[in-house]
Amino acid sequence: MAKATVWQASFTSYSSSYHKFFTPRNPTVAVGFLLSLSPRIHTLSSAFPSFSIKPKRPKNSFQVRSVAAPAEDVAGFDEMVFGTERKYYMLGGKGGVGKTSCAASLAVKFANNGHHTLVVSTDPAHSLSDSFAQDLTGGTLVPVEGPDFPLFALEINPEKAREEFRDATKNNDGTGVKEFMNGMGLGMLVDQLGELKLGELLDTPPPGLDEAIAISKVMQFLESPQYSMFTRIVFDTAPTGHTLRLLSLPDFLDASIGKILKLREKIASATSAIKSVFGQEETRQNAAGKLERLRERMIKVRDLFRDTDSTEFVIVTIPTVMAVSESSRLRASLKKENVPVRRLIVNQILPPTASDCKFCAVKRKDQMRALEMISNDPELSSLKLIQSPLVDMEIRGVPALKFMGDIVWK
Ligand SMILES: Nc1ncnc2c1ncn2[C@@H]1O[C@H](COP(=O)(O)OP(=O)(O)OP(=O)(O)O)[C@@H](O)[C@H]1O
Repeated sequence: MAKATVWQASFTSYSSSYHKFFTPRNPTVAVGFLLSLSPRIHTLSSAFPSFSIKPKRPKNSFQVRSVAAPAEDVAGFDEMVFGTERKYYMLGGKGGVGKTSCAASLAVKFANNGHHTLVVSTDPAHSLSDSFAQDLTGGTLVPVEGPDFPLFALEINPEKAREEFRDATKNNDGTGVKEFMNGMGLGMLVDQLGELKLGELLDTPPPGLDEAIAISKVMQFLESPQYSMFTRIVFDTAPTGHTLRLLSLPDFLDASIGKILKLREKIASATSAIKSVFGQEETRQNAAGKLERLRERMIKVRDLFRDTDSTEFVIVTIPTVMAVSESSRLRASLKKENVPVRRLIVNQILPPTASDCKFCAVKRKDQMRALEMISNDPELSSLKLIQSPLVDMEIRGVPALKFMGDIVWK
C-alpha cells in the first residue's frame, strides 16, 4: 500500500496553484473549494486502522467561510433527520457521478441516527450490492448488516416489474379482443383500440417506464402496514435521462390507462352477455382492477415527486463542464415539473496534491472552471452546494459509506 496520500502536499505548491487558478472575480468559488480542504477527511484509508497512511495537515490554515450561495437558509442534516414522519430523498444525476455512494451513505447515516430506513435502487443497472459490499439482489427487502438501526435495501428488478405490468394488461392489448370484436360485428371499437397502442407500449416501452413501474412497485410495498415502520426512504435513481422521462410518464400512462379503462367499460357493456357465455368476465375484471391500481399508484408517484413536505430531490454531479451542464438541465426540468430540489452535491473534488503533479494541477484547474460555472448558473447557484472530495479509495461497505456520509451529510 502506498504511503503517500493526496494530502501530503506542500501547502506552498497548493497555495500557488490556488492563486493561479482563482481570480479575484470569483472569490466564492475559491472559498468554496477551500471548504473541501479540511484535513483528515479526504483519506478514506486513514479512517481505517489497517491502513497506516497519515495525512499531513497543511502548514498554513485558512479561515474559510461558507460558499456565498443564496441558499443559506437550506438547513443541514439536522433538519433532514428531524421528525418521525416519513420522508423521501431521491438522488439523481448523470451516470457514474456517485449517486449510489451518496444515496447509500445517506441511508447509513439515517439508520445510525435512529431511523428505520429503506434504500431503493430503481436504476436498471443496480449497484447497491456493490456499494454495500453485500448481496442485496432479489427484488425484495434485504437487511443491510452494519448500521446501528435497521436499514433495508431493495433493488427493484425493472424486467420483472415490467413483466408484471405486461401480465396485468395482457388481456387488454387489443389483439385478442380485436378479433373477437370483429367477429361480433363491433368493428367500430377496434379503431379505438388500435389508437391506444398499448401492445406497442409494452413491446417497446418508452424510456422511463421501467423507472415508473419500479417506483410504483415501491409504493406498493410501502402501502402495506408491515412496512409502516420506515421513516426514511432513499432512492438511488436511474441516470438523468430516465428521471426526466419518468417525470412526464405518469401523466402519459395515466391518460393511456384511463382511456383503456373507459374503453373496457364500453366493450363490457356491449358484450357482457356474450362474454359471460365464454366465461371471460372474471379475467377481464381482474385485469381491469390491476390496471386501475397501477394507474392509482402512478398518480401517487407523480404526487410524491412534487410533495415539498415529504420529498426532496438531491442532484449529484461532478466538477466537469459536461456534468454541470447536464445538472443544470436536470434542475430546470425538475423545476418545470415542480419537483422540490434544494441541494447539489459536487462529488469527487480533487484535494491538493502530494507533489507538483502536472496532471493533478490541470485537472484541478478544470474542476475549478466547473465550480465557477455552478456559481454562475441560474439553475444551480441557488442550491445549497455540498462539496464532496475524491477520496483515495473506492467507497465500498458500511464503514466507508459512514465515512463518506459524515463528509457529505452535515
Ligand atoms: N468521492 C468519491 N471518491 C472516490 N471514489 C468515489 C467517490 N464517489 C464515488 N466513487 C466511486 O465511483 C464509482 C461510481 O460511483 P457510484 O456507483 O456511486 O456512481 P453512480 O452515479 O451511482 O453510478 P451509475 O450511474 O453507474 O449507477 C464507485 O466505484 C464509487 O466507489
